[in-house]
Amino acid sequence: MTMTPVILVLNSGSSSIKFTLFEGDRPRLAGQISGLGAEPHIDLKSERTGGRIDRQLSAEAGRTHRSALASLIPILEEETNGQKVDAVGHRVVHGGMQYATPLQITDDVLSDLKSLEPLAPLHQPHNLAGIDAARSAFPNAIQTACFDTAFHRNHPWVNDTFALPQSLYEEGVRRYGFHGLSYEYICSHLKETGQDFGAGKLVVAHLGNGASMCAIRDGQSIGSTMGFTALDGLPMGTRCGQLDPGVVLYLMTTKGMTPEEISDLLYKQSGLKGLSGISQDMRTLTESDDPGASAAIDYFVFRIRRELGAMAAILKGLDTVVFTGGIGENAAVIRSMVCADQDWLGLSIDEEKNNARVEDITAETSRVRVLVIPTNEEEMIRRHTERLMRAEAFPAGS
Ligand SMILES: Nc1ncnc2c1ncn2[C@@H]1O[C@H](COP(=O)(O)OP(=O)(O)O)[C@@H](O)[C@H]1O
Ligand SMILES: CC(=O)OP(=O)(O)O
Ligand SMILES: [Mg+2]
Repeated sequence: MTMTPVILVLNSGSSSIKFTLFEGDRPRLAGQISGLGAEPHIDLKSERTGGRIDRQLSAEAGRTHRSALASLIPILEEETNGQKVDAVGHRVVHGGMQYATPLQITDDVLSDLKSLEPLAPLHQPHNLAGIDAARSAFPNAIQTACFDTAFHRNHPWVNDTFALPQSLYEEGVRRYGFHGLSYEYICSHLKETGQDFGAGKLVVAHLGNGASMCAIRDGQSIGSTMGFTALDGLPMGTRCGQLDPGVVLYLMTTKGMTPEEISDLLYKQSGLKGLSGISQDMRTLTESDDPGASAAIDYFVFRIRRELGAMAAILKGLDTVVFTGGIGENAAVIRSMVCADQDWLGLSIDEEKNNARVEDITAETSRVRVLVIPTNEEEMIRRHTERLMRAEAFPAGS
């Protein structure tokens, strides 16, 4: 293993591919391709050229994750200028029952992960397309998978199960929870900045295009809003969030909808997009005075407040609330609505700080700390990948 490894991190999301090329722990090039399948756009910052690229991607290149990756590879090759990429670290949303720690990808691992595609249709196929593309482009690099589900795998059983016959639990029908790399990053940030109060009772709200919340005690996930798939819990850009399963039965039996139609409805036509009838994008909604936009925002905030109360109850108290993800980090108005009239919980924020892009937005009178922390899933994947590279170069006992 070289002293300063070059690690490429790929985070293929539902409508975007985020990427960072690290030399050691230094990000040399970072960016994202967003709006895939709609209005594809690439935005990246390179240390080498000191420049920023911010442009539309051709419709053809931006049609699928695979074509977008194909157009990204030459940019990455130019950046590395012949220098070897030692490893490529991938975010993989679903690890299922089998995978609870980051690992090196083999053909067997890939085929296991492929079998989980139906459980994360907006993510897993794109994660695996990223792995395929990176294996062809960087055939000599170690490829690693880091799982969104891993952080939650020590959930107490009561948060892991549904009230279904136990045989289904044994088969893997469980509440896995997602956004684990983000939660892990937030916990490590709190620790590194000396804000970890040891026996902390922490709720993290990861509010992005995908959104979930996690109750964390002593650094361990003890409850999450997402379940078997990344559909459950909070409403999202286009996903419905928590839903009475009776609705699905109604759609099948009374409306005669097919599984594909129901899947399209729940994953792609619901959430903020379905409720507002305008957009899945929270920025658009906060800037709109259409009643559909405020209805979608009201429901989003209502669900977050409800989960916050539930999580405080299972934590038996609350010390810290962290907002993260694209909405959590940027939408002061949403934070303000979530935190309004929460004095009963001992929580209130300072509106001036809330609008000032600072980390700590706690009001002076508040017992519970409220923080805004930009997440960094890519950095977490880098750390895991570097650890795996070291383990390969220096196996235990060697
Ligand atoms: N200033 C802002 N105000 C409101 N929402 C914002 C703002 N900036 C970004 N967002 C929202 O963040 C969301 C994307 O978050 P992100 O965490 O990047 O998503 P992903 O789940 O794709 O990783 C979008 O809904 C976007 O509108
Ligand atoms: C799991 C999930 O919802 O991921 P994302 O936020 O990237 O859509
Ligand atoms: Mg995300």
